[in-house]
Amino acid sequence: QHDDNEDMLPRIAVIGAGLGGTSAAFHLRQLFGPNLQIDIFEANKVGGRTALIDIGGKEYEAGGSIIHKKNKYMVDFASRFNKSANEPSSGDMFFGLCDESGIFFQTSRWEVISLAKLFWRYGLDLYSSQHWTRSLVGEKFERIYEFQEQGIAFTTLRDMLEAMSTDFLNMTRHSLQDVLSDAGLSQRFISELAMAAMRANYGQTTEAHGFVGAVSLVGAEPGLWSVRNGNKQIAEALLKESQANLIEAEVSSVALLNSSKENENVSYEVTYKHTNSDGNITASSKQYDLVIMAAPIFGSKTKVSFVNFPHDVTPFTQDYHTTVAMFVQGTINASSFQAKTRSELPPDLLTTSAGVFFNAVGQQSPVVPDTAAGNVLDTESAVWKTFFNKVPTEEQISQLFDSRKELKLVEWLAYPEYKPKMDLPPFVLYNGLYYINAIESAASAMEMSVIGARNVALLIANQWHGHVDKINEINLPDRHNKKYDL
Ligand SMILES: Cc1cc2nc3c(=O)[nH]c(=O)nc-3n(C[C@H](O)[C@H](O)[C@H](O)COP(=O)(O)OP(=O)(O)OC[C@H]3O[C@@H](n4cnc5c(N)ncnc54)[C@H](O)[C@@H]3O)c2cc1C
Ligand SMILES: CC(C)=CCC/C(C)=C/CC/C(C)=C/CSC[C@H](N)C(=O)O
Repeated sequence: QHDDNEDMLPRIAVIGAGLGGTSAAFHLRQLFGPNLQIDIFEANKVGGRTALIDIGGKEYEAGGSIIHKKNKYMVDFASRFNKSANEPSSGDMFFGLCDESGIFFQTSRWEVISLAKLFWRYGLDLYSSQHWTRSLVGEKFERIYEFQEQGIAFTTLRDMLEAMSTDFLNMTRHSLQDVLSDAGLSQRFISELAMAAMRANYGQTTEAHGFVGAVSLVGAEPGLWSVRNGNKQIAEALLKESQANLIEAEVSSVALLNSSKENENVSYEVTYKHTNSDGNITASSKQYDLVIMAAPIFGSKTKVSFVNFPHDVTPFTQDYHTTVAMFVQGTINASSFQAKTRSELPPDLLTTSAGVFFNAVGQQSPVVPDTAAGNVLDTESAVWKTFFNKVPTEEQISQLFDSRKELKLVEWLAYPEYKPKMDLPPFVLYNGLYYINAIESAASAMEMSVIGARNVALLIANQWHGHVDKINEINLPDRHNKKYDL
C-alpha cells in the first residue's frame, strides 16, 4: 500500500494513443489526481484505429465507425466532451445479401416492407436473435459497468468474462455456428444473416467464436451512431483532459530493470525512436514504475520487444486479421449485381460466401453529414466503402465500380482472427506491466478498448492502494451456470 504523496506516485508510460491508451490516461487521472506523471507514446496518429480519410474533399471514417447506443462509455464521453452524434439514416434496414451469383435477397427502402420480407424469410429467428443480442448488450454486459463503478478490476480476460456471465466465457469456446444452432436458430439465419454480419464487421465467418459473433450481430442492428466530425475526437479529447504528456515516438523496447522476482518492486526502461528537429531519427530512453501496453501484441509484427524478463511475458498468440478498406467516389456497377439500374440497388450489400471476393460494400456519409445530398446512390459523387481480406485487383475493382473519380485504400491489421478456444491473454503481463488489448480476444470494438482501459486503470489503483479485495473479487448472488442463456 502507498500514499498519494506527490513524490510517491508511480511514473506511468502508456504505449499507444488510440481509444484504449487515451481512456486509460483519462481514468488514471481521475483515480490518482493532478500530480500523477503520465507519458503516452504514439508512433502514428492519436486515435489509432479511429481515423479519417479524405475523399472528394470530405472526410469519412476509415476505421472504427459505428457505435451502439448501449455502449455506455462512448455515449458518456460524447456527452462529456459535447460531441454530437450522427444519427443513423432512415434507410439502415435497406440492404441486400449476395453470394457468387449476385443478390439473392434484398429488403426495401420502406421499413415496413423490409420487416415483412425479413419475417417471411427468417420467421421468428429474427426475434429470438434480437432477444439474444439484447441480453448481450443488456443485463449481462452491463455488469462490467457495475463492477467498474464499484472499483472492481480483473487480472485476466477470462476472469472478466466469467464474472460478467459464465455464458460469455463459454461462448468464446464454441463457434458462432454452434452457439446459434444450439439456441435453436435456423441454418438459414446462421448462414445468411449471421454470416453476413461476421463478414461485414470482422471479415470472418460463423466459425469465429460465439462471443465476437454476438457482438457482431449487435453491430448489425439498426440505430447505430457515430461522432459528428469523427470518432477520433473522443481519443483527442480524452488525451487533453487527462493532461498526459504526449511523446510522438515509436517505442522499440520495454526492459525490466531491477528485479528478477515478480513480487518485488520493479521499474522499467522504455526505449523509443523519435525524429529530431533536424530530421534525424534518434533513440532515447526513460524510466517508469509502470508500463501500459495500449496496442495489440501480435508476435513478430509487434514493434515492441520485452527484454530482461525472467520468462516470456507474451506467451499467448493474437493473430490479427488484415482488412482492406477501399473508398471509391464513383458509380457502382449495377450489372455485376444483376440489377437493371443503380437506383434499384440497396445502399448496403452484404456477402454470405467465401466465393465472393469482397466482404461488404456500402454507401458512406461524411463525418459532417451533407444535408443537401439526398439520395446520391446513382450519382458520381456517391462514396462507397468496400471491405476485402486482401488488396483487390484492378479487375475486381472494375467489376464493382463502372466509373470512379477517386479511389483510396487503407490496409489495417484490424482485429484478431477469432477461433473457438483461442488464447485469452491476461491484463497483467508481469508485475507493473499491463496489457489493455487483451480484451480484443473477446471482441474488438471501440467500447471494448475503453472497458479494457478502465480495467487496467482500476487494477493499478487497487494494487497501489492495497485494495486487494477489489481485484478479481465479485459477489454475485445470481451467478448461473447455464450453457448459453438465449
Ligand atoms: C476497418 C475497421 C473498422 C472498425 N469498425 C468498428 C466499428 O464500426 N465499431 C467499433 O466499435 N469498432 C470498430 N473497429 C474496431 C475499433 O476501431 C478498435 O477496436 C479500437 O479503435 C481499438 O482501439 P485501441 O486504442 O485499443 O487500439 P488502436 O486504435 O490500434 O491504438 C493503438 C495505438 O498504438 C500505437 N502504437 C502501436 N505500436 C506502437 C509503438 N511501438 N509505439 C508507439 N505507439 C504505438 C498505434 O499507432 C495506435 O495509434 C474497427 C476497426 C477497423 C480496423
Ligand atoms: C461491445 C458491444 C457490446 C457492442 C459493439 C457493437 C459494435 C458497434 C460492433 C461493430 C464492430 C466492428 C469491428 C465493426 C466493423 S465494420 C462496421 C460497419 N459495418 C462499417 O461498414 O463500417
